[in-house]
Amino acid sequence: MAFTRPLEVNGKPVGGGGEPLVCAPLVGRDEGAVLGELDAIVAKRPDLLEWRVDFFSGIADSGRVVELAREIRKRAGGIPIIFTRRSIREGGETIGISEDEVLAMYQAVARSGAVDFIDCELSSEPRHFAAAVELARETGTKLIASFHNFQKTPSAEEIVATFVSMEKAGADVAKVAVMPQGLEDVLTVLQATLQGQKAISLPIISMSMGTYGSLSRLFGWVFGSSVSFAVGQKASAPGQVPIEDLRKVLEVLQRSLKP
Ligand SMILES: O=C1C[C@@](O)(C(=O)O)C[C@@H](O)[C@@H]1O
Repeated sequence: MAFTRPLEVNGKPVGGGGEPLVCAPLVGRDEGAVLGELDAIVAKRPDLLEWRVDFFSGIADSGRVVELAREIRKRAGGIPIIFTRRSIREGGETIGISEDEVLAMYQAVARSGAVDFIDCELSSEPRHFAAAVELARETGTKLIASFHNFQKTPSAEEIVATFVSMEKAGADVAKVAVMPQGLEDVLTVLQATLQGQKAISLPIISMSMGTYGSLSRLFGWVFGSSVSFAVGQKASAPGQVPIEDLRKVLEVLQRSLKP
């Protein structure tokens, strides 16, 4: 029974079509830290890796970023890679480069062939978002449009409208991560994910963050979220659970949901 839409790389479903896909972030500050994390995480065989380049202290040097992206690719054992710069506006780290320089870095990395997905915030300046769409088409990478709110959870209608805007803007995958202020907000995200699947045809990734939100990371896929971000070595957002714990819960859920 498919609850989620597959993410594809080179026309093939990531993770062999299993669901949900488990994605582990890399958040090291330098090459040694990133590669150390990578080796530990690859051993746990997640379906996807996300390199959060805003944590990398060498971000101002595109050459260093491309070189490290290539090294990650080499050691990732074929696990597809998402390249993400999260802005401070949406909960990322402070970086010393301009938005034009971020775009140039994305272009260099995507053109190097070292990554499969690029993440771009829908709130980016329209010309930057449009350039990311074009870059994805040119390089054959897939564009994940993202939206984050670390303070609160918008209404289900607003979240669905965000998914629709992402599809209209040319994304290949639509992702929303928001903070609950109570358990109702976790339900709002699940509800918006179910509705979102009817409103758009892209794969959706959704999560509620923080302590209550961890519930959505465990069973949000049943409501249509294709990916769960889980801790390989270090979390990149509040509420992520260790891969080992996520897998235990998934095993039980998958068994109980067998027709
Ligand atoms: O967008 C997301 C989702 C996330 O914020 C989470 O809550 O798991 C973690 C980020 O690293 C990733 O880019």
